[in-house]
Amino acid sequence: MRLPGRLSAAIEVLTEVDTRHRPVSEALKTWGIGNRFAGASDRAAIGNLVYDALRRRASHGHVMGSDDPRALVLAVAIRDWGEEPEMLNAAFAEDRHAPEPLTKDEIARLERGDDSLASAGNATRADAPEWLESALERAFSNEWVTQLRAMTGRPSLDLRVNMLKSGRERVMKSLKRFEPMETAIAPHGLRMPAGSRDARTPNVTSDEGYLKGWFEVQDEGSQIVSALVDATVGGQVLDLCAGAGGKTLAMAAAMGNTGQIFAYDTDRTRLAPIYDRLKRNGVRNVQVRAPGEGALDDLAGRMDRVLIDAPCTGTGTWRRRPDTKWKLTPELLAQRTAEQAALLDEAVRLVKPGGTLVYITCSILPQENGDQIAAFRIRHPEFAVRDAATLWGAQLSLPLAAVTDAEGGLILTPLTTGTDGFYFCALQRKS
Ligand SMILES: C[S@@+](CC[C@H](N)C(=O)[O-])C[C@H]1O[C@@H](n2cnc3c(N)ncnc32)[C@H](O)[C@@H]1O
Repeated sequence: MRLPGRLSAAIEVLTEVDTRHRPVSEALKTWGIGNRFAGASDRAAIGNLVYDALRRRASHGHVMGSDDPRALVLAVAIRDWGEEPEMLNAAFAEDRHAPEPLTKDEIARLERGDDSLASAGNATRADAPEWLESALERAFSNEWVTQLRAMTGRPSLDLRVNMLKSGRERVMKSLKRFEPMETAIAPHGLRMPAGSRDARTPNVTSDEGYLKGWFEVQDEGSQIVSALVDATVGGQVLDLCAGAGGKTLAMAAAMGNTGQIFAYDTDRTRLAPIYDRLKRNGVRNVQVRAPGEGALDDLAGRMDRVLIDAPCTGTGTWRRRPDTKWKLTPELLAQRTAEQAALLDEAVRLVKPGGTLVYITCSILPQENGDQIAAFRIRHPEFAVRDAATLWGAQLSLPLAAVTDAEGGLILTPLTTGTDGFYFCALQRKS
């Protein structure tokens, strides 16, 4: 397929997403099944167009005077991919799969481009939902538009080298064809920066090294917060929201397979992949606790660390899942914050005196982060916030790169740490 056909396909997929409210990944998959002639590069290019359109839906929509699928995809082609309107129209004329030619109005709007954004509101320029403006301003003060704009780019592909089975040098060598580089902050990470236009994301999970457990795919931000849990050699750790075990695996490696990690989650389906992952990674210090009444009772008052990697709105991962940015509602946010408060209270009985409760989200919203910590500390004055800069200094060689909030938590973002958005706060139980 040439670019015109790919643009038509992206318009088709976006229409499906908009009208049938389907998740993007599903709509792309369905399109691929229905159009078997399209190769892997076509599917990757179409996916890039669709995701790029959603990342900058508000600003592209403002420039075009419409955020319908055609307007968005044309805006991506010209404003993000650097195509010229006249050249595009010439290519359209020669391709029977092309969209309708660009109209005079569309060309004029695209030529005005960024100039027309000067009259747009902050939320539009930030490509963020308007109803979250005050929350985002509270999180990042007058830097919030810049912070959010940095969340409209494509994310890199990051790996964590599994030190139980391999080393950075070895993995770098095995993945040389993808030109990985060392991550700037996480000590065992590798990064493959995002490409532009129709670049394909490297398929690392079919690599021999992956199958042998030498590395896992994990955003550098997730690696950083896992390291900050400070899961020390020989300790007793409960990963209360383990899911598929991304952070469990990182902590198991940091502990060098010593001590004991208990991995728990209320959702069996989310927990299911952890068994294979533990095996592939050569992890021997993790006990998976299947959900059920009283499943954690014997751990009460015994844990050195309890990690709550809380269910959240995922606003920190908007680069990867830009459709969720526009689907988030106040009701969903309220539901998540209620779950988070309940989890924090539930964790208390499990932490031993002197032990640490670690609260992590992949959200940048204060309602899910500092507000939760402030309210928790009122309910549980026996907990004190551990100094994040000290934890950072002990685990990571670079000076503190993340933003701190009023509660003493850390906020990681694409702009400040070059990672997904994360929140981290460690609270020590005094008695
Ligand atoms: C952010 S995800 C965890 C991701 C995982 N820790 C990782 O690093 O791959 C949050 C998880 O919390 C789980 N969860 C939600 N409510 C819970 C509860 N009350 N107790 C335990 N787990 C819960 C969800 O099923 C989900 O798997």
